[in-house]
Amino acid sequence: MAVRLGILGLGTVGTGAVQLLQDTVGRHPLLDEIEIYRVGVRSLDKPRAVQFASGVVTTDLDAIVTDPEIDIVVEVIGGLEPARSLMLKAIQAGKHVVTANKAAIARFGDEIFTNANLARVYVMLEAAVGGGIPVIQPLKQSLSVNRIHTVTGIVNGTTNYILTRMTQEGSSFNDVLADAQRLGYAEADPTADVDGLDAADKIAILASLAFGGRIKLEDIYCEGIRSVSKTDIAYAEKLGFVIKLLAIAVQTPRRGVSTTLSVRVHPTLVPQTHPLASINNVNNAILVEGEPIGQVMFFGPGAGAGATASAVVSDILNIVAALKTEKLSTQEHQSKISLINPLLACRHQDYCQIVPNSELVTKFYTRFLTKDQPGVIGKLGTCFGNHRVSLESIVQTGFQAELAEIVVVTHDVKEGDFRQALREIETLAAVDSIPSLLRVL
Ligand SMILES: NC(=O)C1=CN([C@@H]2O[C@H](COP(=O)(O)OP(=O)(O)OC[C@H]3O[C@@H](n4cnc5c(N)ncnc54)[C@H](OP(=O)(O)O)[C@@H]3O)[C@@H](O)[C@H]2O)C=CC1
Ligand SMILES: N[C@@H](CC=O)C(=O)O
Ligand code: NA
Repeated sequence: MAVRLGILGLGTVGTGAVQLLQDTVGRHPLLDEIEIYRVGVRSLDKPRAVQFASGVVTTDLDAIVTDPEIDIVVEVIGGLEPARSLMLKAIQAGKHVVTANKAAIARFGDEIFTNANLARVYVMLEAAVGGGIPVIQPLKQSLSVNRIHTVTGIVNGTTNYILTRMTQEGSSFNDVLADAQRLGYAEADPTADVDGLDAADKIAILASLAFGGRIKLEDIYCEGIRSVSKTDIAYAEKLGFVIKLLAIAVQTPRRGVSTTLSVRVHPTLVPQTHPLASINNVNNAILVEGEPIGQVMFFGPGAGAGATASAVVSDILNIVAALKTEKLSTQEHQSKISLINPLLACRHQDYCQIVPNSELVTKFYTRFLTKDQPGVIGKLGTCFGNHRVSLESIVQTGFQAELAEIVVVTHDVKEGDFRQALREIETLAAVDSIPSLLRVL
């Protein structure tokens, strides 16, 4: 008997998943044991790229998640509500869930996974981070014996696409954003992409899997790419860097506290020789560092219909395989399984402790506009020295109107010390403004 799907949503990802499920030749044979039983949408009148038998498509999503004929609910409507309630109803009705919804999982993961574990159903989310790149399952399974200490990722396809085109073509931010929307990379509201919120949701999920505890979104420092200017992209290049929106989760030793993490999202100057520097366009990459494995990097398309569908359907297949194994052992048809496979499930209960950004140790790039007077560079150096900020380089790079442009790159410094130095610098009569401040990897 086929395993029956109720798919919620037939947009970019839903359509990609259906296309894959309707074209199974040359793919895994288990795909032929899956039936698309119901598809839930908002509007029945929209033209669709895929066809179904009559009665399959409906606007009654509640009926799908409670339908006793359905084994697996695939949530690809996105957003917080009704996605959260529909996933919870499906779980309560004993259905397994596959979702691409990082926003809902990052906020309601606690509630969703607790309910799923009680109901003995799986909630699978490979598509939620890195689109088509397998990264969730490797963290749950293949890397789970490692002690992971750092996860650094380019995890938002839209912003990586925008920054790549701004860097390579000097294109304007708004033109490139419109292209990312047209190509189906951006969220329904692209603010989540551009302001780093989507990347924050994703690093919360990755950090939770890598470090074995839940993460509160409000503990994540989050800065998007709106402030990244063509000027800084050009200076970064001259200094041997590229600017990328990085999501970083790193274990930080802290006196008296066993394990603390720094979890943050911000535009970052990445050395041109670093493996993440060459990740361009809609591609994502996640660099995982741990013991004993060392460094592992996952790379591939982070958004788009086909890539994301690959992850969604592979999650469906994992559940189908688990159901089939269970059926073979019990010889009876049931969608509910008696034992949860701990390498497929999410099991975390406790929250990780996150360090405030003031304690973060990192390098900074800062651009100053100052009066063109002798001794300004010396004054900046003195202020930094007063606050224990040691400098890697300080150069006058040119002029903007009457003002001199000075670019500073620090060594590793405590962010709190660096901010204090900037406050002192702002009081200097020779300093006009500080147009940019970016962290350096
Ligand atoms: N696009 C991408 O590349 C990726 C997306 N994701 C995630 O996948 C999910 C889906 O994204 P995407 O496919 O791009 O989104 P789209 O906006 O393209 O599609 C959303 C679909 O859900 C339906 N829908 C939305 N709200 C409701 C509702 N209240 N009731 C019924 N149907 C509803 C829409 O119906 P209708 O068609 O009738 O309007 C549409 O079919 C999101 O969580 C997103 O973050 C994850 C990785 C990559
Ligand atoms: N909007 C997201 C889609 C995938 O998660 C992105 O651009 O990465
Ligand atoms: Na993925």
